[in-house]
Amino acid sequence: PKVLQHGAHRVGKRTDVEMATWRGYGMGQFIHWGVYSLFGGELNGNYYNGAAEWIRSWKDMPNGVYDSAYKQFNPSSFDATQWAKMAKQMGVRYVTFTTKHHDGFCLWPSKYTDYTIANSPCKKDIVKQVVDAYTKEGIDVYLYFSIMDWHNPDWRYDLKTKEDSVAFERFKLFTKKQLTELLQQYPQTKGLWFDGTWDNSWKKSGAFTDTLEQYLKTLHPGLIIGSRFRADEFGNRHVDATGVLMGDYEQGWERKIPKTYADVHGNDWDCVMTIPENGWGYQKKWLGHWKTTNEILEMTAQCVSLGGNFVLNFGPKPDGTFRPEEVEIAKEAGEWMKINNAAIYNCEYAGWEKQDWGYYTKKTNENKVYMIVFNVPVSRSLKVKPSKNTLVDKAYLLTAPGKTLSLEKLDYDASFIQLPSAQYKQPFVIVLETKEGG
Ligand SMILES: C#C[C@@H]1N[C@@H](C)[C@@H](O)[C@H]1O
Repeated sequence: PKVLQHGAHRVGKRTDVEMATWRGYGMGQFIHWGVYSLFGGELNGNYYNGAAEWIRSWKDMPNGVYDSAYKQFNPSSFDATQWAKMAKQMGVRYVTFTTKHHDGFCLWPSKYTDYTIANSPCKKDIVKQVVDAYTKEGIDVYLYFSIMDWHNPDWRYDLKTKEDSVAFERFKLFTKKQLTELLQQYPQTKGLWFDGTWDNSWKKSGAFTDTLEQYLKTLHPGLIIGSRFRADEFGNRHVDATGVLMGDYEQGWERKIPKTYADVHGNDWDCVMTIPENGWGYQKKWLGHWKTTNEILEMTAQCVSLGGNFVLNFGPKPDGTFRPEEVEIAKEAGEWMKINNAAIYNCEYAGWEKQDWGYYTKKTNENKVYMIVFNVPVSRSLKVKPSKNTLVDKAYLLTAPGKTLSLEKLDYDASFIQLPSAQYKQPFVIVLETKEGG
């Protein structure tokens, strides 16, 4: 087949230390905050039924109303240290923060547009305060950046005319300059999370996206960029024309989780998830179902058991505080993570046959497999079927290492772990010590 000029430049996972750190995070936090938060998905008592951060695109939203709203952005209770401490208590190990969403409003004082926080009543360099506060808490920071920019007159959805192409050349230069200033002003940044890259204008810019990604990685060695950024020279995104992933991890798992290990094709990946059914920016009314802490813990376990990370989104209110439901989830999840994080941090796909009771995880080069149990059967017998040439030597609750659980060998290469009678109201972890054999 034709050799691609602007397809993937690497087959397989990155093997450097920065990516190994990323791979082991387990749980992360996403934060969507900006001018859209002022509306909370509502205007004049009517609710936008899309994702709240897209409210500018609502037919009932006059552009002038949205585009002047930044003059009211004045988060009196914003305290990045409080945000970072809540995240630390929750147990997240990385955060992705919106520097500029599709509306084009910059939460840092960019030199390349007036549509920034510097010209709002707030004036603070929000991005700097978030980067500094989270870094101080030992949480790695990734910066979300939307390529699509509804505010910039040179943005184009497609390149149909000469004028389109001339304007979009200006837009690409503007984009490169903004990304350069983000990496130079916030050098603690570990990676860039790109969004708004699905339109034809960007898909027709494959060579530019390739050159830009290489420029950014030269500017900031070790930088991590997912598969949502680039297009190859044929307009393919995420996976190039030869079927190889472009980017350092698969970035397509938005509000969805792979079902099996085969679904991740041996790539690094993470899943980004909302607490309500949809909507990333603050929403005054959460429509439909919102996830409980146990659902969120199960999604975390499911992602880690399939070799990925789970990233939960929070949408701060216009005043800079979080909804009580979000604070409660962070607290409850943190209490569980504090006790059980051995089964989450630096863990990976164990390769054992999935059972109904929950998820397996393991650490590389450790003769242990973790069982994260969500569903105790009425028999209280948990079936365990190790991978080939592996035997279970001992089983015990992570919280009670001294009390061995009974292992009943079945007539094929499986065992039952008999749980003591108890009320199992919380997910819990069983440690299996393993050895070669069988
Ligand atoms: C669609 C879309 C965007 N991608 C999510 C991560 C949010 O930013 C949403 O607005």
